[in-house]
Amino acid sequence: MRNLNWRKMMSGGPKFFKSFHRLYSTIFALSSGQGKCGVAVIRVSGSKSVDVLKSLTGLQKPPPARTALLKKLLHPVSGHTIDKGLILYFPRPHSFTGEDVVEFHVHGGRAVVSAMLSAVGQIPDCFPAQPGDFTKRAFYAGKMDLTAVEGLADLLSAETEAQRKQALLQMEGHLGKLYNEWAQTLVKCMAHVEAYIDFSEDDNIEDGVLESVEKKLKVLAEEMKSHMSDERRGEILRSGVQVSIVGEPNVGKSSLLNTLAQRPAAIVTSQAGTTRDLVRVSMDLGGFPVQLCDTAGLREASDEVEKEGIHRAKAAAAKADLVLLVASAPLLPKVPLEQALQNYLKTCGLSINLKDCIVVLNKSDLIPDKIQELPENVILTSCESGEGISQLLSVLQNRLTSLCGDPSRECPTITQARHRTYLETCLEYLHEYQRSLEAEQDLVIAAEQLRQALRHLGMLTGKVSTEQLLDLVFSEFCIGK
Ligand SMILES: Nc1nc2c(ncn2[C@@H]2O[C@H](COP(=O)(O)OP(=O)(O)OP(=O)(O)O)[C@@H](O)[C@H]2O)c(=O)[nH]1
Ligand SMILES: [K+]
Ligand SMILES: [Mg+2]
Repeated sequence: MRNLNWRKMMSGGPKFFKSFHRLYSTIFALSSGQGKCGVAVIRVSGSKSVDVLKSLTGLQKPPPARTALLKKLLHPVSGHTIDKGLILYFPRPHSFTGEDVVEFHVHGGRAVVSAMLSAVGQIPDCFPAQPGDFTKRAFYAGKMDLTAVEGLADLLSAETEAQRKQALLQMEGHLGKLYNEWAQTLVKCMAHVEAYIDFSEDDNIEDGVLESVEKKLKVLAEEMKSHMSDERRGEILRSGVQVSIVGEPNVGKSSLLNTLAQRPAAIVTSQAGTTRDLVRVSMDLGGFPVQLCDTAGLREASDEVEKEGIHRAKAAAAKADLVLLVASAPLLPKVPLEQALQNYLKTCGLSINLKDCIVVLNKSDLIPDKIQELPENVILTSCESGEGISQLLSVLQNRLTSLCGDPSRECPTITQARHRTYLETCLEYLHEYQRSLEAEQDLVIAAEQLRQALRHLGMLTGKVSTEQLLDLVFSEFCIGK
């Protein structure tokens, strides 16, 4: 049985029939990338897939499952050969979408691909797929939960190694599994509470039911809290670490951006106030995605354009996951370093914590005596000679590792604000349940809080409907034993 949310679809009116039709028609699309390439994959999913296969190959019956065959591919109307290519048949339910799926691997020229798409379109009830259609079918067929779908989307757009790893874990269902386990715990707790409501008066239920539920919910809430106290690591990794380069004019911020990006992305001149707009460069630093942002030099400006630049620079510093605070080593006053840097922050008009920054003392080539014994987050560099740049990169890499974390099967990370929102709401309802009990409110009302908590947990995976799970548990639940 398909796991369809009928109620939701029905409430959609005419839209429902459109989506119903779309859901049950056979869809096809070019599944590999657009443009000229070696091999293009055209995928067909739905009940007419085998018809498509027969029409294009002249085969009388479908080929063996999941076995590649080299065949001439013919246009069903003209009978002309379009190309010679591999055909693959994935009978339902063992396919990506859970439906009959057919794949054609053909030469990746534009004309071949468009002739193939037009040929498949000739078969009755076959329609071009809309974006995400194949995955939507996989979801409705129960092949993947919502978090796995998100993981797949992230995997397709992952640009660095760490992003790929995180997305793959999520696509494999490790985050969904965690949320499902929590949902199961919650369902069991609910079943106990409901049973208590229904049967406690008959004295037909064991003692301490509510106390044991309370204990389980406490453990659950603790697990959820620790999952959520993650400093947004997964979200930062998913969207890229925002690193802002800030400091006074002419200290070498743009030079540093160019050195790290290994290209002249920003204009560098000896004139103070060269940079006005934010200059952004995306890069991969040791597998971590980084958005470097160069900013206008911070000073009291009278020029209107520069003022706006400085405003944006400060906003970029406040929003950043990490700030590279750049100062000129030769201009640093001869006072204890900590004090000099605190004063520097003040002159720049920045209200950020020094500990959270990486401090870059640039133009080291211009000071005769090297500063000794710098703290771990302060690095002496020269964009001129390259001194200290590799050390800066390694400190940066360490910071990125702690900002992005290292997701694993055992500890899958929250990767989207959506996850956090539903988890927070779920936790609130759990607390609300506890408060209701303490206030000695009606247990029926308290139980409603648990139901809401479960509903929000279910929205994370899009899979569990409260009623479904309750039925399942109740059917096994033995009352009064
Ligand atoms: N000697 C020396 N000069 C440097 C170094 N880094 C940058 N410069 C020079 O310092 C001047 C200013 O460099 P920029 O990179 O434009 O400085 P900035 O901080 O971006 O300046 P604004 O955009 O005006 O705020 C340029 O002439 C650079 O060539 C360095 O490490 N050593
Ligand atoms: K400059
Ligand atoms: Mg600049």
